[in-house]
This record gives sequence, structure tokens and C-alpha cells, in this order.
Amino acid sequence: MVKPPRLIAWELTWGCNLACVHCRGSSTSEIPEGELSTSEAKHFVDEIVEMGDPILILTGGEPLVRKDVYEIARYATDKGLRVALATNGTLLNDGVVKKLKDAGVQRVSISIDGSTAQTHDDFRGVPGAFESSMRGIEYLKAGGLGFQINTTITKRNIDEIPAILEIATNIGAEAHHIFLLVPTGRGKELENEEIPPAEYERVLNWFYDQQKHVKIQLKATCAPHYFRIMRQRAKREGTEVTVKTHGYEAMTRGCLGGISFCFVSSTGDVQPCGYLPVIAGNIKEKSFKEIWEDSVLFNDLRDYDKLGGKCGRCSYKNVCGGCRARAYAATGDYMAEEPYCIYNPR
Ligand code: HEM
Ligand SMILES: C[C@H]1O[C@@H](n2cnc3c(N)ncnc32)[C@H](O)[C@@H]1O
Ligand code: MET
Ligand code: SF4
Repeated sequence: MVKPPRLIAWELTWGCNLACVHCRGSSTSEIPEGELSTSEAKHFVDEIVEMGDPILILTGGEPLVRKDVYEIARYATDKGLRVALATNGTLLNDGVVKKLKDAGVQRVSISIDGSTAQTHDDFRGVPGAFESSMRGIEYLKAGGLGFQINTTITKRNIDEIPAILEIATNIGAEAHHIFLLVPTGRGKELENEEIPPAEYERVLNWFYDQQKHVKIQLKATCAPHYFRIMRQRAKREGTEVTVKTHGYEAMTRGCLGGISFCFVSSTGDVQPCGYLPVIAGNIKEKSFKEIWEDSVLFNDLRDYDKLGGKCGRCSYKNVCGGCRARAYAATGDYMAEEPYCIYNPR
């Protein structure tokens, strides 16, 4: 029996008011044809609920440019799903926050990619974005809606990560989630802005140390090797990774794409994640359940014995698995080895 997804990121619309240099969706202000209608969106929620009760992340593009975002969030909340919203934060105001709260949205993520307006705005392609996002956060706080900060790490902002974490802590974020640049969408043009593998190792070790004393929740997404590093560090410290010592992170694994997580595009394509442009099926053509359970793509990803190169030989493959999107971007084969890992399995 295939377990249902625990987390679904749903691109409500591809359209966006910003033009970030790294955007995996290459989003612009245009709205493409064929995005799910309100009733198709509700039907999708029904399909999700028939299978399980995952966390549903409403993302984009910029989900707040879609007028029925509240109606969809309300519908999913009423059906028992925990709904989160991923936004760039620039379109938040009193009224929007109130409507999100009324729709039952439980947490909002705001992307902050620099500790200064200059770095953030350069990243996000629009002057004033930093100020607008920070103002957005104030509206969330005033409205009593919990939020987390999402940061994508590249060579441009690597030195600012400690400062962004400090901002996140000072402004009252519940969590700071880091994403490591995946060279896909517009991010492909930033290829030599990915931090090199040795730098990944350094940042993830730093992250491990921070976990021990920062008060907010930290999570490294799109950095599956963190789950290896965590075990190597624990071993050196004479402990093991257990829920007691390492909390939630002990129960999960590196890449969850196709295993307990998936991404659904604005036109209904189901993908392992938003960074891996390979399609398992489209919900307008097939049931979500059938796509999730039967697609060759998802079944490949669930079979760690199919991993190629050094990921296939690695004793950490059950807890890491490498970034399938980065492997695909580098080779065209989503089961190939993760290109940004310095570990050499024996
Ligand atoms: C404990 C709960 C959570 C877990 C385990 C989790 C885990 C994940 C995972 C595995 C991914 C996919 C990354 C990949 O494909 O490798 C992801 C993506 C993401 N998460 Fe979380 N997440 C959690 C909570 C949240 C919350 C509460 C928010 C927002 C309020 C959020 C925002 C996002 C966003 C925006 C993405 C990227 C989706 C996209 O646009 O492609 N996450 N998360
Ligand atoms: C959901 C989060 O994903 C980030 N994001 C957008 N494009 C990419 C990419 N190519 N690589 C990594 N993260 C990305 C956004 O900046 C947001 O914070
Ligand atoms: N636009 C939102 C953000 O910047 C969510 C999706 S990003 C691909 O966080
Ligand atoms: S990363 Fe998010 S805010 Fe930036 S262009 Fe893409 S969808 Fe818009």
C-alpha cells in the first residue's frame, strides 16, 4: 500500500508581482491559460481529502494574486486540512491578513533573501520589495497570524544568512527554513551562483550548531545532505540521531519528493517538487490518487535501490537520497547522483 502524501505544495497561480532572479517557476505578471478554475481547485481538495490529511501549502507564483485564494483556503480548512500560505509578503495588508485568518490559514511563509534591502531587492528584481515584505510581516503580527521566513541560499547572500536568522528571531518568526538554490527555471541562469559543495558542507554544519541554541525552529529544505551531516556530527558527539536528541528531524529524511511530498502546478501537473520539472500526470486527466500511487516517476523515487552513481552506493541513501532536482538539472536523469555532495561512500 502506498502511503498518502504528508505535505502538498500547490501552485495556485503561476502569475506573480515580482520577478526574482532565481525563480524556479520563471514567474512573471502574466497568467497562463489553463490554470485550474475555482471548481477544479475544490475538486482537487476533495481528492486530497479522500486520500489523507496532509499539510497543504498554497504557493505560486504569488498565491495572493489569485482572487479566490481565500475561498480555496476556506474550503480546504473546512475539509480538515492544515493550510499554510507561501508568499513574498509584498501584497499583505490588514484586510488580506484578516481574510487569510478567517479562511483558517495557520501559518504564512515570507521569503527573505537578504539581510539588507539591497541584497533582497537585487534578488527579487523589484526595488522596495524588502520594505514591502517587512511591512507585510508587521501586518501578520498585528493580525496574530504566525509566520516563518524562507531563504534561498546562493553565493550572493551566503554571508548574510546569520544576519537573516537573527532578523527572523528578532521579528518573532516561528521558524526559519533555508532552501538551497536549485538551477531550474530562471535559477538556471544563476548556475555559477550555486555555492560549491564544500561551502554546502560548511553551511549545513553551521546550521547543525545553530539548531542547538536558537529559539525558533530551523529547517533545511532542498539540502538532503543535511541528514547525513546530522548523523556524522551526532556520531562524533557520541550520540545517535533520535527524536529525543534531534526532535522532528530524526523522523524524516532528506528528499521527500514523490515519497511523502509533491508539488501541483497551476495547470494541474503533479511533480515530485517544484524544482524538478518532470510530470507524473495531470489532475485534469487522471485522479490524483492514481497519479500518486501508480506513476512510474513516483515509484522510481520510492525505490532507493534505483539511485545512481555514488548516491546508489551510499550508506546514507535511506536518510538523504540527494536532491533529485539538482541531479536532473545536471544530467537529465532524476535518479543520478547528487552533484553537490562532497561525501565519498566507500
Ligand atoms: C513541519 C512542517 C513542514 C515540513 C515537514 C516541510 C517540508 C517541506 C518539504 C519536504 C518541501 C519540499 C522541498 C523539496 O521538494 O525538496 C517543502 C517545501 C516548501 N515548504 Fe515546507 N515544510 C513544512 C512546513 C511548511 C510551512 C508551514 C510552510 C509555509 C507556511 C512551508 C513552506 C514551504 C514552501 C513555500 C515550500 C516550497 C514549495 C514550492 O514552492 O515549491 N513549509 N517543505
Ligand atoms: C518557496 C521558496 O522557494 C524559493 N525558490 C524559488 N526558486 C528557487 C530555486 N530555483 N531554488 C531554490 N529555491 C527557490 C522561493 O524564494 C521561496 O522562498
Ligand atoms: N512567491 C512566493 C515566494 O516568493 C511563493 C512561491 S516562490 C516560487 O515565496
Ligand atoms: S520566487 Fe516567488 S516571488 Fe519570486 S518571482 Fe518566483 S513566484 Fe514570484
